[in-house]
Amino acid sequence: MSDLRTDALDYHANPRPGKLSVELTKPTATARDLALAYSPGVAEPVREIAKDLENAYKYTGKGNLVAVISDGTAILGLGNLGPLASKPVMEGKGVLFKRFAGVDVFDIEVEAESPQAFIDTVKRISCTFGGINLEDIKAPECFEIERALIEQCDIPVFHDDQHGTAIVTAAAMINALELADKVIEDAKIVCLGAGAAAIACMKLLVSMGAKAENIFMLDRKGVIHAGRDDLNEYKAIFATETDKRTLTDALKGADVFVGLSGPNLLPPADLKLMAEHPIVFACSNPDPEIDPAAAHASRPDVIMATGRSDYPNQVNNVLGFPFIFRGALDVRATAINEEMKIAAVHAIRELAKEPVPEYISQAYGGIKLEFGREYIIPKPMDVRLIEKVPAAVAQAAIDSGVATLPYPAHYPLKSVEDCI
Ligand SMILES: O=C([O-])CC(=O)C(=O)O
Ligand SMILES: [Mg+2]
Repeated sequence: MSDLRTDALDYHANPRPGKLSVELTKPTATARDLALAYSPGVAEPVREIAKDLENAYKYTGKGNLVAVISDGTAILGLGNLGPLASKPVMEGKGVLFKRFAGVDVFDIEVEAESPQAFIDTVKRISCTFGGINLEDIKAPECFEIERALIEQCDIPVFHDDQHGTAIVTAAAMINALELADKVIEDAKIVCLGAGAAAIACMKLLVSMGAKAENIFMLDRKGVIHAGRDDLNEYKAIFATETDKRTLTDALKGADVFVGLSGPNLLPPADLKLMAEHPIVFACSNPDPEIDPAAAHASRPDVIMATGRSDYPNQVNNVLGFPFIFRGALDVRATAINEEMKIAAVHAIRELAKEPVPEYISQAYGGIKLEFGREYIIPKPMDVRLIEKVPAAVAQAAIDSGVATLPYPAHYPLKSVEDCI
């Protein structure tokens, strides 16, 4: 572990600080080039945009530019560490957007004294961008922030920790349930955590068939049940009539554990209480609710996933947000709606069942990858994600009426180089 710490700090510091930079896309070698790029030539697109704001998509980088914005109040599973401390994560999201889907990113860390101040800040800069990815903002404030910005902005606004995580979790969950020979309608689900990701994941699972009365959600005080009077409106949706109070109570006979909370909160001994072929998604980042080795030791029949790239079954929103925005930007969607999210779930889920090309196995140390307990969800390195997910999202945007451009002529994308 200390190796990882040193390597990670060295990676971020050297040879130059940070992980990405701005690049030029036009020639700048001659005086003529500069006269076009800047004064006096730059006045021409200025006039065109002033006449018709849509021209910003034609003459600037707006259409391929996403703002990754945080206030640092819920950085990964690390907590409220302030906006500047969130910058490595936001730059990291920029790396993933660019690397996997060719999307340019400005990361923006906001010092906001209130949700309203944050909303106002984002609203005022939103015209710069083709889309807004909200990141690592704590619940419950994130719900109000997202709602207000969706209402006030005419570009897609997407809270990644809610919807990106929910989409990828749902895709992996449907496949895991299938492998465990269970159906979502009957699954007893324990969700440890009641923050942004947890609430969004459970809502999406319900919209895909899970029964709200089969879901036991826990916050720091234990099971969220109908007798509690300390619940905000977002948690209250999941209050069940039950006498279960603790994680141990909830896990008895449960089919599924979803952890979106913090490190090492699931005791290995408690896994023994779960039903046959338990599904355990320990998705707290960077450290899961249970160490996978400990989980397997406690339950050899477990189907296990984490949020990390160094274990099998990485249930992480990296499989979602780059490709979802790619599709949304390419049809200039005005929103990322439920139809687009569900299209993404199915595109990701179905890809896991396709034979895995050799280069992906190679990128993961030569292990054989085949749909099964150790491979329920595609790997981020899989270039077929850029073929399947943006296409499904773009089509769903068109079908649901939020696209303002037709289906892209250059689709399906075969690689990140195909992005225009
Ligand atoms: O960054 C990640 O790996 C996933 C994520 O959004 C989070 O944990 O907040
Ligand atoms: Mg996040």
